[in-house]
Amino acid sequence: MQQGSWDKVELSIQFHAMWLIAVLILVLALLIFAYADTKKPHDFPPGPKCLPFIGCYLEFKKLMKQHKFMYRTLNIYHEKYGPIIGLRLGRRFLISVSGKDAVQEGLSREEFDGRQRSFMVDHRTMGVRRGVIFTDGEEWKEQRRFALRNLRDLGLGKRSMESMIREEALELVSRLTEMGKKAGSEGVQMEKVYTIPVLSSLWTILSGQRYSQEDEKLKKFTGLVTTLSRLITSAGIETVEEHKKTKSDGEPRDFIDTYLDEMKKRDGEASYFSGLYEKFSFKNVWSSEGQLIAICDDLFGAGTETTSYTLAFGVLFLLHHPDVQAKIHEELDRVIGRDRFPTLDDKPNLPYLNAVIYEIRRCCNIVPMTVPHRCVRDTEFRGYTIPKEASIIFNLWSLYMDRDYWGDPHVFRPERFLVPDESGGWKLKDEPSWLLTFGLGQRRCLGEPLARASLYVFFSVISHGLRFKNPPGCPLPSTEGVQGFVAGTGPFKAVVEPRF
Ligand code: HEM
Repeated sequence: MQQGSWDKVELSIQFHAMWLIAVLILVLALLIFAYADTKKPHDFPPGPKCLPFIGCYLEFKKLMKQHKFMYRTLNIYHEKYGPIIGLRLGRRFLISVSGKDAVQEGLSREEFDGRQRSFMVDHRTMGVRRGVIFTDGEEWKEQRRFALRNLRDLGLGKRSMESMIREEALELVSRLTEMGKKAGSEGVQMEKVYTIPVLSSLWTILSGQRYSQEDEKLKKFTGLVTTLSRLITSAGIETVEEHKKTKSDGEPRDFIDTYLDEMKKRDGEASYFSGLYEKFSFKNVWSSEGQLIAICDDLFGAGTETTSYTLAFGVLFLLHHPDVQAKIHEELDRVIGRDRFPTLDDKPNLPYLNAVIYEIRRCCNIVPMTVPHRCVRDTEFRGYTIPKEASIIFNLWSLYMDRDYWGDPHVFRPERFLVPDESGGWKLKDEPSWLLTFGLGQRRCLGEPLARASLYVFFSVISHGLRFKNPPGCPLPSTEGVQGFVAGTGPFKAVVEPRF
């Protein structure tokens, strides 16, 4: 072979060797990176092994498919690794906290009060973070304080609120009586019957207007809320517009007026633009109606399904436990009689009914875990390091189902909340801190007073007026929730009879 040809061969070998070395270096770098990617941060809570790049995503997905609910899936890990576990899902860290002490401590830590950003949630407010559930930092603190203070001033947690809820409960008794008559032994479809009345009472508090439960506008809005169309709803925009036309400055009639007054105080009329985007733009929190509508949206979203599904679960448990229903009726007849409906003043005299509400809250498990929190800075927690930006879920279900505390957590037994009193009757125990249905700390439920009043007023009025039975020949409906924004009941029917 000639010298030139040899040179070419040599060059080609050198070229291929260089490529080979580059590929080998790349593969080696990838292997080192992949190996390093299986490591967790120092003092990270225990949890399943990480695969490179995807963490434990595949295993988690498989377990979720098997156990259906996230809290159950996490519980599998808790049984294996203890009360604080750390998972890496893709590039993200997820911490789950279970057990009373750890949950209470975690919920009280200010470092865990953040929220993760979510494209879906931001989308409803045109890509900007607004509202109260999914915001954090100073803006969240200010908006939360404002909402709490003004809702309180407008009646949240006060007597006036009772009459609003009571009106809804009484209308529901009439509607259910009619529906029960029509349906006969076939039974009334129950899982959604509380949604409109609960939404209606919230609507009255926020907007000052009351619609009949048959009103088409209310039904349309209920549809939007229950399908979780978390967009700026046309109903919300319309209502804000109506308020702007009819309000007198400094004389708020409801939450929307109060908010509009505050906006004016902070930012003048500058935001009252004509185009939709500008009108609901989110440059400055107080300079547009966008934040107001996002808060209302949050209150409807967080307040409607939680309360109405707890009440629907109440009916479901009564179908399973006719003896409990009979005891409620006995107490109501003895304490209230049949000439009037119970009121908030009667609450201390109805220990059994209150114990049943506690037990419904414990067993229905509609909010088994808090909304994910976000760790705002690297934090030392119970011997572990929780990295900044990790999501943290507090497993409330672990408290409701603690065998050591409750003894028989899977049994529906309201008597666990009662103690004998001096006169041979029953007295309600103080609400145990194990029943953390409304969360704790700075992120605690903002609507708790309304939720508590709604549960009591609806449950006592409905139980006073009506009796529920399982339709003859039908299997009892499952008490297991159906996964959604909150874990509601599945579809079920009940025969509804007026008691007198
Ligand atoms: C039975 C009914 C209810 C239950 C079980 C419930 C439960 C909860 C829980 C556990 C949290 C805390 C979440 C966390 O730590 O991330 C929460 C937050 C919240 N709840 Fe409720 N809730 C109920 C009713 C309501 C009602 C009626 C309203 C509105 C009027 C409401 C509005 C909110 C809001 C706005 C938050 C977010 C607070 C924040 O992030 O600062 N809830 N709720």
